[in-house]
Amino acid sequence: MSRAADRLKVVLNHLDRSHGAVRASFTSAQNVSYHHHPQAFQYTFDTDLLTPEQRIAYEKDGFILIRNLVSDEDIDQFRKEFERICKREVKVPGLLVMRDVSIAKSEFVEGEKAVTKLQDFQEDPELFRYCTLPQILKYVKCFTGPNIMAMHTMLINKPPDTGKKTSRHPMHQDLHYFPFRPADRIVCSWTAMEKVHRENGCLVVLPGSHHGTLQEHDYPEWEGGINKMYHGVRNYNPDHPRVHLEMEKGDTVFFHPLLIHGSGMNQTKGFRKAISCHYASSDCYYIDVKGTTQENISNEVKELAAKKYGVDDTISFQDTWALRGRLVQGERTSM
Ligand SMILES: CCCCCCCCCC(=O)SCCNC(=O)CCNC(=O)[C@H](O)C(C)(C)COP(=O)(O)OP(=O)(O)OC[C@H]1O[C@@H](n2cnc3c(N)ncnc32)[C@H](O)[C@@H]1OP(=O)(O)O
Ligand SMILES: Nc1ncnc2c1ncn2[C@@H]1O[C@H](COP(=O)(O)OP(=O)(O)OP(=O)(O)O)[C@@H](O)[C@H]1O
Ligand SMILES: O=C(O)CCC(=O)C(=O)O
Ligand SMILES: [Fe+2]
Ligand SMILES: [Mg+2]
Repeated sequence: MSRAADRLKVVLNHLDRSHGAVRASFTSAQNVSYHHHPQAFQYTFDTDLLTPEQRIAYEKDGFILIRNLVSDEDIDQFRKEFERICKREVKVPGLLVMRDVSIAKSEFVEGEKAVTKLQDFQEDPELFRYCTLPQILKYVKCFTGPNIMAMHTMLINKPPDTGKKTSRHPMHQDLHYFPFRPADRIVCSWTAMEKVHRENGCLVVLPGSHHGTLQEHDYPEWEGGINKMYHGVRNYNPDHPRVHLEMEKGDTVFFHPLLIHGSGMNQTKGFRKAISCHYASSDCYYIDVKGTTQENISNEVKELAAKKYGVDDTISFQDTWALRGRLVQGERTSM
């Protein structure tokens, strides 16, 4: 804890000094790309990677799917590391292992079959390699710009549904969880570790929903139960056009943190695996979520941090992010 506390002090001092400057000097994607494309782009930078069509698609839809971006070899290595973690052959500092709520109380489920999700694997060199893959960062840079932080990491092992529909992930906006801005300089990369389709609960997205604002989130009223912290947008409208993102192993989707998305039930016998990372420009700044719609999740996270890691009130919701974030490219300017 003392090393973490030291690191925190450095971060906080730095934040005090740089906040105003960062806010003032933020360049919009539009300004940077203006000379190349007279069309105004709000969400992407021109790095010679995205085609104009891809940029327009992200503006319009809030996501782009890149086929075959991560190799089978890499994914097989991530899967092996996941197995080692589940068998407790390696211990990873700071790692959060979540079990599905419907099997959490069962004594008989062991190893990989007990794990729904790993979070915060930034201290596992093998899994964290995913967040540093050059072919991923090349895309990330189009959304964040050159200074890139890996802010949140997950390996999702969506279990076969036990019949209570708890394997669903309600429709949500990831920004609900993040006390930093601006939203347009944050992006999620989500890579299928095997074929994902409707039957095993692929991602479901509401195209264009990133144009809206951050909505109120809460636990949906689902009879069979709901996993801890799986908040969904309140007043979810099931009539909004949805797209099911069916993907092959290695396919990767990049999406905006305001994009409303979730995933359906896993109706197969297999555990549906995906690995993901949320990136943000290190030029982003932390915000105070007190009095906002994010207050409910920040209280839950603080409670969890208190229980699990014994951190006290002096560590804020923002601090928990500064401690977990890792620079993966460029300079750590603010975050
Ligand atoms: C920090 C979040 C950042 C996310 C940003 C990106 C967007 C991500 C969107 C998300 O995915 S948000 C959802 C992420 N979910 C979490 O972060 C949940 C984190 N996991 C946990 O907090 C722990 O796994 C949990 C506290 C729920 C349980 O851990 P324990 O190691 O204490 O489990 P244990 O088996 O000892 O069970 C303790 C109690 O928790 C209950 N429990 C266990 N797993 C559960 C579960 N999955 N859901 C609900 N309750 C659960 C369990 O039944 C038991 O209840 P009782 O006290 O009544 O006996
Ligand atoms: N009331 C709700 N609030 C928030 N999200 C919801 C709600 N009801 C369903 N969802 C989410 O909507 C998405 C689609 O749900 P659905 O049950 O239709 O699953 P599906 O697998 O996509 O559909 P299908 O069974 O038709 O293939 C999932 O992410 C699910 O968690
Ligand atoms: O893999 C999934 O089911 C989606 C998970 C998700 O959207 C999240 O954890 O934020
Ligand atoms: Fe999400
Ligand atoms: Mg359904």
